Amino acid sequence: MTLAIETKQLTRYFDDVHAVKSVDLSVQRGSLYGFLGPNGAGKSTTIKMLTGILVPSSGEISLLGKNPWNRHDAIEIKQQTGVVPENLALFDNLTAREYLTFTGRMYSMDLSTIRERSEELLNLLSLEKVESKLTVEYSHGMKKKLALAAALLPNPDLLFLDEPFEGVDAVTSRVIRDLLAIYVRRGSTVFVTSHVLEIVERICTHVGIIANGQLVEQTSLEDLRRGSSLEERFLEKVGQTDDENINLAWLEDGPIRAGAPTITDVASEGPVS
Ligand SMILES: Nc1ncnc2c1ncn2[C@@H]1O[C@H](COP(=O)(O)OP(=O)(O)OP(=O)(O)O)[C@@H](O)[C@H]1O
Repeated sequence: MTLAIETKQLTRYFDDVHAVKSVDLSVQRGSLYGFLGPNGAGKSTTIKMLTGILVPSSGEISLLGKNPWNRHDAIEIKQQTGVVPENLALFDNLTAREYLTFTGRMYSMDLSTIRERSEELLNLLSLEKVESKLTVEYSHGMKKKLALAAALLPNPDLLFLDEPFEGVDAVTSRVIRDLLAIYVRRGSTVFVTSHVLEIVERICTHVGIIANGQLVEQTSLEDLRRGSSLEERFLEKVGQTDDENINLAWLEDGPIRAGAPTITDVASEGPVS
């Protein structure tokens, strides 16, 4: 088994917050790995350490067999990876075309290949009509699509996507899903975080679940589900079950409590003098 991503005891503190706790990830090449967890579980912190944005407090990382924190390997790894980060990190004052050209040049691509692939990606992601607008004028979903186009442009071996489905419409979500399926079919690897369990269930081959900074599950989707839905298994693993009581009496009572005047009562009283 060859691994695209491997971490050993990966750990990150923010002062006294222990955000990621000794995480051992094993992501096989050619897999579509869904990295799941509740809000604040440590997903983005992990992805930032994997993609060179945050320095780990301790532990080891291997990407495509190399160490991204080794200066010698880092550039080679960056050439082979594409990233859609949490904050998208676009440049406000560039158009989509300019941004893709900038990205392509950063990957040392020639201009005619950049032009050809940009054309295809902008069309596929329905951005062709806004390609000459500045990205500052884009909606959140449009920015997300452009960030994905930029990540795919250099045709990398490994893709990191932090919440790619958040804020995109149903048509685009379908296009992204199909794109990722083609991408892994040819042997490349995707590491994706998402809160949309229905999509994860549909596209991922493997799943890792992080809760409170700890990796509580890592297996194939098939093994995890076994006769149950991903949502049920996820809730079990992160320690939340249906039994937890939601006790908000005022919400259950509705906006008008018994005995309180209704709008019709108030209207029949006539105008206030
Ligand atoms: N820059 C930072 N400074 C201090 N604490 C941070 C910082 N970034 C993250 N944290 C903390 O680390 C923990 C993990 O946060 P992280 O953003 O990795 O969670 P997440 O799983 O991506 O959450 P979400 O699903 O809400 O995006 C949280 O307790 C968060 O408050």
